[in-house]
Amino acid sequence: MLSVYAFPEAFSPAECDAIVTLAREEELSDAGLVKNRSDHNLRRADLAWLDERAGGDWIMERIMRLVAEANRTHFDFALTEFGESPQVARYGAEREGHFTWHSDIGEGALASRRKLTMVVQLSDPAEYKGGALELQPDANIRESDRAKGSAVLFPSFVLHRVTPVTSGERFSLSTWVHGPAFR
Ligand SMILES: O=C(O)CCC(=O)C(=O)O
Ligand SMILES: [Fe+2]
Repeated sequence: MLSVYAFPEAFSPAECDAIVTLAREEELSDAGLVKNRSDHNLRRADLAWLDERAGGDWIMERIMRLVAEANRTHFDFALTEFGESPQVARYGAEREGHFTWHSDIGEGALASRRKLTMVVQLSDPAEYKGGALELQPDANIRESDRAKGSAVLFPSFVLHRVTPVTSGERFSLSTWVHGPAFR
């Protein structure tokens, strides 16, 4: 099925805090869209890659379980591997952190093989304004659940964006699952 799938409680609030703490152990890097060339009009966020942080194995195990369940019950895609590290992003109000409309499938060895995207909300909705994760799987734009610990999964070609954060900060965890190209 090509529609969107959600887990209202993929991670507990305490687990979300632990993920953010792990990501913040070292300084986050500025988001680059294409290799290291960043266009801040398209995306303003700070990033950490969990595979560079020790002690995050439990996060990957949870991600794998969630993806397996969603794929078994809903998507039924040909998935072969997790080819990229899960990514923690921070969108801060100090520079109106955001990510404009995009699809996660791009050119390049990994981006062209993205099949499924999962995004977990790591921040309490009371901690920020703006920062809505919007998906456009069809004619209608849907805002994803903001609840801390909720996850949304969608085919990686689905257009989505994060609207500018106007106060506070929002953290998210994105994972991509790879496989043979859609056909
Ligand atoms: O932070 C989000 O909610 C979405 C992130 C995203 O779309 C991406 O990293 O490709
Ligand atoms: Fe994306």
